[in-house]
Amino acid sequence: MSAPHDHVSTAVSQNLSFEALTALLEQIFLRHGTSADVAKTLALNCASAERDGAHSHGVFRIPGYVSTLQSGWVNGQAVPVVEDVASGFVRVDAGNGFAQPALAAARSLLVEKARSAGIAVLAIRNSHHFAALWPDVEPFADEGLVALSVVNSMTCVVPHGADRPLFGTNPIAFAAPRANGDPIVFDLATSAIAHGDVQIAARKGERLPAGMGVDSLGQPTQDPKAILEGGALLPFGGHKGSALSMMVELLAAALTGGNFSFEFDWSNHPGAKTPWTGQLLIVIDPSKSAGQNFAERSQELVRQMHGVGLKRLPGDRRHRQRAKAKVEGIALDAQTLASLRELAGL
Ligand SMILES: NC(=O)C1=CN([C@@H]2O[C@H](COP(=O)(O)OP(=O)(O)OC[C@H]3O[C@@H](n4cnc5c(N)ncnc54)[C@H](OP(=O)(O)O)[C@@H]3O)[C@@H](O)[C@H]2O)C=CC1
Ligand SMILES: O=C(O)C1=NCCCC1
Repeated sequence: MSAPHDHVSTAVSQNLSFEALTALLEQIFLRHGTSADVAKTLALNCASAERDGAHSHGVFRIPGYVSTLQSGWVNGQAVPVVEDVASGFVRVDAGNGFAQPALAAARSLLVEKARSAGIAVLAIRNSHHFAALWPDVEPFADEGLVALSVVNSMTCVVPHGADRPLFGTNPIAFAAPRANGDPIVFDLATSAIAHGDVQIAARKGERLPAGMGVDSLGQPTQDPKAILEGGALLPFGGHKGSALSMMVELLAAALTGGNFSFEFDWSNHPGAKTPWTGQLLIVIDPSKSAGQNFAERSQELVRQMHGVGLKRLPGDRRHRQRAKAKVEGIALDAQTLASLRELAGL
């Protein structure tokens, strides 16, 4: 059976409402052994990514989730254990489950602490993150809070100045409230390109822009297959992205008690796809700061950015896609939809 989005041509597509796609994905997760709570959380996350046009972490990931669950690499029934360790610090042992249910379990305590102390940290360990990171931070900004999150992944990025991969693609996501507008959100891999986008390019037979990765001999290549088959990715921005990636390893793994990207061994679980690492979230209540209204200040910054000619803010593309999906539904080609239905047992 082919994977969702594992197609080159865009055959006839069908539009699904967000609710219908979420329900279909929930059924897939349930059928492959997750608890009802986990299925709901992951389905919402994955459908949100597809709706917002974040294709590298939308339904494209479903076969990876399924093979991971089937291999026994991740516990789809895990019940996260939340530990209230200090006035501004919450720890969660995800129990070898997915990171998003662990975040959901700790969320209300985290917000309560951020509102009372002004800042709170959530350290998730023993967890698997296979998704886009912006869904983890954006809801905090919707509640007037500032949020920053990092997660590490699997070894596939050569640190700047090194000759072999060590870091993961290690994304950083940030969200801040804004008066009279969508929150300011960015979410970026610290590699020159996300691993998911390399896989998608390889399937489509497309070449990558220069500077994304190297082949198995360490030579620059624009061939995504050469990167995937023994090659590696490069950090974005040379030593700067490399330093940020190192920071993500420290915050998401060393600080949480999770695995570094290079530390886990999934060789006993053929089919396992999800990195078994850690995630850190920092939430700040801006009402505790210097007295000026933070959301108004954000809006002023955006106004000035537009004033100097900026047309696109990070997040604008997603919000445009979201608005379009609300009217038209989420377009899935026939082959993708058929494979999702098959995975759901329909
Ligand atoms: N779970 C994991 O371990 C990992 C997950 N990922 C995920 O992969 C996804 C893709 O990452 P990546 O490829 O780096 O993301 P992109 O390079 O596509 O985008 C990075 C950010 O920059 C914004 N942006 C892009 N182009 C412009 C532009 N021209 N002007 C202004 N803003 C712009 C995007 O906004 P917009 O979204 O609106 O385009 C986004 O916020 C992320 O969601 C990330 O979390 C990556 C690595 C590992
Ligand atoms: O696209 C990426 O890079 C990753 N996404 C999900 C987790 C592994 C890395």
